Amino acid sequence: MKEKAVTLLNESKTARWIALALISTTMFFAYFFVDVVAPLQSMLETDYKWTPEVFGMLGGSEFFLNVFAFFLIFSGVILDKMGIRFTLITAGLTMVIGAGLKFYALTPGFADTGFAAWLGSFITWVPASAKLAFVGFAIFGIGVEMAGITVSKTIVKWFKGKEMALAMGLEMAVARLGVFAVFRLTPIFAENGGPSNSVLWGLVFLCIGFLLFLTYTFMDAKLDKQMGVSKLTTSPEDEFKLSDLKKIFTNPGFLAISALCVLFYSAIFPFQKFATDMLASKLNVDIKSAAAYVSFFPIGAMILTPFIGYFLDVRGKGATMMIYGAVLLTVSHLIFALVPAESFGVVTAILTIVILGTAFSLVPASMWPSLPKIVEDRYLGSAYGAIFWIQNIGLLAVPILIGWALTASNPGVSEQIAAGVEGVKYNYTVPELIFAGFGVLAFILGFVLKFVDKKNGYGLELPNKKK
Ligand SMILES: C[C@H](N)C(=O)N[C@@H](CCCCN)C(=O)O
Repeated sequence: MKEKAVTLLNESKTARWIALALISTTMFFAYFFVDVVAPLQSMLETDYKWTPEVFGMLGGSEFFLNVFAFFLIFSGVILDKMGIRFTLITAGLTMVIGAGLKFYALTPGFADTGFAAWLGSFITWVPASAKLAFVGFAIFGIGVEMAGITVSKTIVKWFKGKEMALAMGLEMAVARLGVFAVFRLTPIFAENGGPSNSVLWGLVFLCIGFLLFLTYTFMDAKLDKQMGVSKLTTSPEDEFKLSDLKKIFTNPGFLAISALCVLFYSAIFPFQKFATDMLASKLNVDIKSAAAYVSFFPIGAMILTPFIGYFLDVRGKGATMMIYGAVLLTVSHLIFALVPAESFGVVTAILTIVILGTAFSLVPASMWPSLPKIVEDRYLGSAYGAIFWIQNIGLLAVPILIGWALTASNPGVSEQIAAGVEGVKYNYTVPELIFAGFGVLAFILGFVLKFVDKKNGYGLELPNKKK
């Protein structure tokens, strides 16, 4: 008897783009929540007595448990051991719980409790609301990074051999749109109810995101059923083993791409936190205008990333793209560092942001689809977890390094600003040179990656799409 051939769900274009839309929309909400209070620094200072230092610590708390308690390594192992559905639901719930705690920290209901009084009784320069918000944001951080690695593995599952880089590029583009949206919407929400209202909206969005993840799991279950994936059909050699972690950390391709990743992202995300103040001081404009220029950055990356992804699918050249990205990263930071303020106008600022935005498209678009070519599928989740963990160390440490470099290279400036002296500004030359230094190292690492690719035949320069 002739066996009926089953058309897998991921062979259907409609099904795989629907799967992508479901998980990407959740990442939109997740990235929205990451920066939900970013534009509200002054409101938090007035309403909740959060100093700029306290505000800065909030950013670091997102990575704290992932880095120091190795949660990102655990998340990768959980993903490989328990599968995509379990990990997506866990990540979604963790984000909602963490966000809920952060919202509660900003409500009068918490401020009136004995718990708040106790939290406020030690390290008194950090208000109780901030302490609880740190805990909430650290829990959210576990969820959002877990979601990030699971979404990457999910895209590989549906798109490998097809439009993989385009799909990853589109997912990142949707996430970047979340960053843009937060800068537009959060101030409006805060005008009608303060920062807690913005966080509440972020929480509501995350609940919707959780439901989208849940909806996706039905598609995932159907695909697994068609593929015949079950505990019975997975042979022991296909299963993830803890010893695979050693394979990941001794894989030369993984080490090269992780080093490139931490260097590249250390010159991107921490820069984003300082960019508004840097441009305001260099262009001698107010914070609002400077923020408007900076908002071109995620939007530029959002528009370009899918196109670069498409190019990588049909033409390849992933490792070369990462080298070009590192060059543009270095050039843009050198312009910020070395062009004197007198010759640095709005046009130069926007052009430089566009160059940086292009780098921010080239490297992520080629880096994330490269990992499945370097490591085996059965420990791909752990590899994504490990690379995120290494990257998170940089994202935690570099803002502290930059803050220290800024203070050290501008003696007396913070004291004058605190004393309310008008017209005093920081000079960002040293921090910008540090960012440019990361770019140079990333450029060198790009060549190392190209060399190990040639030696080990990973195929990083080959197209993703099978003809
Ligand atoms: C911050 C986070 N760990 C990260 O690296 N995000 C990347 C995207 C990673 C791939 C997501 N599926 C980014 O460029 O935003």
